[in-house]
Amino acid sequence: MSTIAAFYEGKSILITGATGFLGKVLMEKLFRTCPGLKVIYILVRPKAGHTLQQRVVQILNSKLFEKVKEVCPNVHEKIRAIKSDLNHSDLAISKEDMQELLSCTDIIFHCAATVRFDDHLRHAVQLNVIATQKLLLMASQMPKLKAFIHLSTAFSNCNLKHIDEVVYPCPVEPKKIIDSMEWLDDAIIDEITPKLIGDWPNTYTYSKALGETVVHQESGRLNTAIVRPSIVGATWQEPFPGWVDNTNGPSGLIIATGKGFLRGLRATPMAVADMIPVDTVVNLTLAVGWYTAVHRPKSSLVYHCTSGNLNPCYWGKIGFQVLAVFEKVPFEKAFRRPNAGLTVNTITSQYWNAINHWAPVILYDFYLRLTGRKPRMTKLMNRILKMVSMLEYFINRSWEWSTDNTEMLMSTLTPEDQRIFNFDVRQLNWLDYIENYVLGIKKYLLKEDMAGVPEAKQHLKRLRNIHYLFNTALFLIAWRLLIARSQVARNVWFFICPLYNL
Ligand SMILES: CCCCCCCCCCCCCCCCCCCCCCCCCC(=O)SCCNC(=O)CCNC(=O)[C@H](O)C(C)(C)COP(=O)(O)OP(=O)(O)OC[C@H]1O[C@@H](n2cnc3c(N)ncnc32)[C@H](O)[C@@H]1OP(=O)(O)O
Ligand SMILES: NC(=O)C1=CN([C@@H]2O[C@H](COP(=O)(O)OP(=O)(O)OC[C@H]3O[C@@H](n4cnc5c(N)ncnc54)[C@H](OP(=O)(O)O)[C@@H]3O)[C@@H](O)[C@H]2O)C=CC1
Repeated sequence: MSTIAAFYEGKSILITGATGFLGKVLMEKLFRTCPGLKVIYILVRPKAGHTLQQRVVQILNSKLFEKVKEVCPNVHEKIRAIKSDLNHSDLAISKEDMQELLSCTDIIFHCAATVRFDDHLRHAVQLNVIATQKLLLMASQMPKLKAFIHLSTAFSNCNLKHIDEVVYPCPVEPKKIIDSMEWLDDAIIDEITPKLIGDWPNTYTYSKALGETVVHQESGRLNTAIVRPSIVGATWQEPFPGWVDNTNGPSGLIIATGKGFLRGLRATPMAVADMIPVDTVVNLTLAVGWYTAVHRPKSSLVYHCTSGNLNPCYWGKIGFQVLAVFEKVPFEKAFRRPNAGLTVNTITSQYWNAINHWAPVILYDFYLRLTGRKPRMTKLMNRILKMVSMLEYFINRSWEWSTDNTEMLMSTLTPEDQRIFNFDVRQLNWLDYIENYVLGIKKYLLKEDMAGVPEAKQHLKRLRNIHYLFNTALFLIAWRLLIARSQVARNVWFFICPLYNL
């Protein structure tokens, strides 16, 4: 039997962020490979008119959990949803629930976070720092607790080029930032945010760095570990390839390209695309949970879950492969044919924005207005270009992450655990992975049926013909204007087209 699976037998596990992308895959893997676990407590808030129970049912009814229901038919009995809002000062957990959590929890996986790059600093600090601090306080009152595993990001130190598996000191103590958030009003926080975050590109990465410091400060009293994944993408293998359920990171850009909106990116083709499949992150996280609880390392360890130093891939290669998949399996109802390029040149990128991004949507919205419909494309393009501008920082740089702790952990696992909880990215074939990723976006995110592929291809053919027609018309108009104004142009025209004179 797997040592790691055996460790989780009979354990009560607390997961925050279980309704998120990573949290769902973490729960799925736990139930599928460790069906003997006692209970998974998840901290959930009611959202978008859905109660806690409805949210849990939604997760269990998703395709992701199909295999789990075969292996662990009583899975619904093993999930205990606890009402909580991490934005609240006391996490909004009822007294009874708190009592149960304090007395029963064996392991905590803290995944909840705001991952928005443009979040207000107050909110980012509230969720990524203060809530982490509150959870640590809770954890310190849990007599049975064996490990507290904190999900951070490999980009928490993206202001450095080479990043080791250590917690770097923050320029300002988290406590000072937390205190100041209490009495500063939003307008002042807005004003000082650029100064506070310094050379971090956004409030997300900055607040995650602060969050790590808070965890590190507690590491003397608690058995903690930090996992730092890079850009988390769709599943590689488990429970099936290509599963993804949100538009964060590459997924949003892949959709925008496949639907024909995004035609160019300011990106460095030879910059390392440090992506990591979500199931790889989950496997490492579970192995870290086991190792931290059983081996109790003297100091709190940080684990990099990155691909760049072991199996690098580059944005240019990814871009080519994404476009190649669209040739075979296009998305439905594309606005234009998917065709995009990468450039490092700002002027080229601005030209692309004007000609390839804004001009077509403005024209199309004009057409919608003329036909009495509501224009919507300019708004969508605004959103896409905002997303692109937020991601540009990450697609024009390369980082080096050391992975000594992660490799040490891999060598500690039994061959069976290395297979079941595989986080060896050297085995990843990037071209296959990207193909499955794009297909996964089509199937699980856009909910498009593969039976619609012939029609989607037909639609692209029509778009190509419209494109040719449009270009020909444009050329003829330009040429007509030119020969009306220029003698040289008229001479060329008479020379190549003598019949015109008859
Ligand atoms: C050589 C030549 C080759 C040529 C070929 C070239 C080919 C080219 C091929 C191209 C592909 C290959 C390159 C890939 C590069 C990827 C780079 C990734 C880097 C990632 C680095 C990450 C590092 C750190 C990792 C981490 O550590 S953390 C995780 C990362 N965190 C994030 O990625 C959050 C980012 N995002 C936000 O920060 C917010 O999103 C914000 C942006 C502010 C907007 O914000 P806002 O405008 O308010 O809009 P939303 O609220 O987001 O959206 C409102 C509503 O629109 C929905 N919608 C949003 N988009 C889309 C969309 N496209 N399509 C459909 N719907 C969408 C959304 O579902 C929501 O719907 P609803 O829920 O309301 O129903
Ligand atoms: N995705 C990525 O590319 C990467 C992610 N990470 C880290 O991994 C972790 C998980 O990220 P990911 O799954 O992608 O993020 P998601 O945005 O998909 O999930 C975030 C989770 O946090 C929960 N949450 C947010 N606010 C609150 C709140 N106030 N109270 C209770 N729960 C809340 C969300 O709940 P709800 O459903 O109610 O909104 C959701 O379950 C994060 O710590 C992130 O920093 C690190 C590197 C890359």
